[in-house]
Amino acid sequence: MPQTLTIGAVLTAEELAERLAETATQALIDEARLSPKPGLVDSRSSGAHQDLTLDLMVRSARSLTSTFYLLALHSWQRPADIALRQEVGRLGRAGEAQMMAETGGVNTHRGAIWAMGLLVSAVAMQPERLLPQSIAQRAAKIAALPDAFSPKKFSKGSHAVQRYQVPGAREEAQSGFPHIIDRALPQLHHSRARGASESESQVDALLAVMTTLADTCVLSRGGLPALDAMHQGARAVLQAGGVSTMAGKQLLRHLERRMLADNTSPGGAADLLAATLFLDRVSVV
Ligand SMILES: CC(C)(COP(=O)(O)OP(=O)(O)OC[C@H]1O[C@@H](n2cnc3c(N)ncnc32)[C@H](O)[C@@H]1O)[C@@H](O)C(=O)NCCC(=O)NCCS
Ligand SMILES: Nc1ncnc2c1ncn2[C@@H]1O[C@H](COP(=O)(O)OP(=O)(O)OP(=O)(O)O)[C@@H](O)[C@H]1O
Repeated sequence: MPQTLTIGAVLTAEELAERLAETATQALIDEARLSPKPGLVDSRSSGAHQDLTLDLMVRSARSLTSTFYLLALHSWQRPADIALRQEVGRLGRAGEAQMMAETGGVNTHRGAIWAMGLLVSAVAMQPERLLPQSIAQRAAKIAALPDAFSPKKFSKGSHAVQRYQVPGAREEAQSGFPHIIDRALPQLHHSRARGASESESQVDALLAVMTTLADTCVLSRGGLPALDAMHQGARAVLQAGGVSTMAGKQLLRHLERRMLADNTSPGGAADLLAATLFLDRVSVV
């Protein structure tokens, strides 16, 4: 079973921040190593990516520990207001710059900093209220507030959101991470309960996100046909009983071939899986 972090009332702000930063970093590393993931970097290969490797993903994740630490420390027992939104935005952008310095300018974890950063902050705001749904709701409140210092620069994600009129990373957070709360976490628990191994359960959770997410990484590279293929392929695996079954394994290979042929990778779904592992480990249910 995965390690669970139980946060008692006795932790100082620094102790909590340290534990949250370690848990968030480990969740990113576990996501990167988890195999087999279609199109994504995993322990087998770089998937559909030319500029990413597992080693780079792991180094990038480790470079973010100090960012998560500061996010937790500065969010400790604070309400969701504009001052906190601006602080979180400043720390998130500094973390992104640190990540880019570590990777030589390659985007390894931009989406992950956004989702995980908000959730780390949300835990520290009220460390005694740790149900996944209440953490996600607090994160949503911060995400919905305006950040006057946010640079209005072009990104592939925002371009896809406008072109295809879909919700992207920003909207997923603002609506309380429905793909984590309603899809990934229930699937993770369901697959474990059915006797799937821990890594099979995590792949099933990734697939649950992939059944409906408007992943702007997939849209940017492959458009609507590639996104449809991902949704249908992920559904087929889960309908067959998930990746612990022979039929599920075969359908996953089929989905992987299709995504590699389309040159697509579900980077948004991967970010949400890492955030799911984080919530699973910090929550006291
Ligand atoms: C909101 C973010 C993700 C920017 O989004 P944008 O629409 O500009 O797209 P961008 O291409 O930069 O990033 C999108 C990333 O999100 C992930 N993603 C893609 N689709 C989705 C989706 N539907 N749901 C969730 N995540 C997704 C992918 O990994 C992708 O790489 C974020 O980078 C941002 O605004 N950061 C500013 C710093 C900040 O405020 N930080 C606070 C929290 S620490
Ligand atoms: N295991 C993983 N493999 C690949 N991407 C991942 C993984 N985990 C998370 N991601 C997310 O996917 C995003 C990278 O996607 P992508 O490579 O499509 O972005 P890009 O560099 O902006 O675009 P492109 O590579 O199409 O030029 C990152 O923001 C990261 O958060």
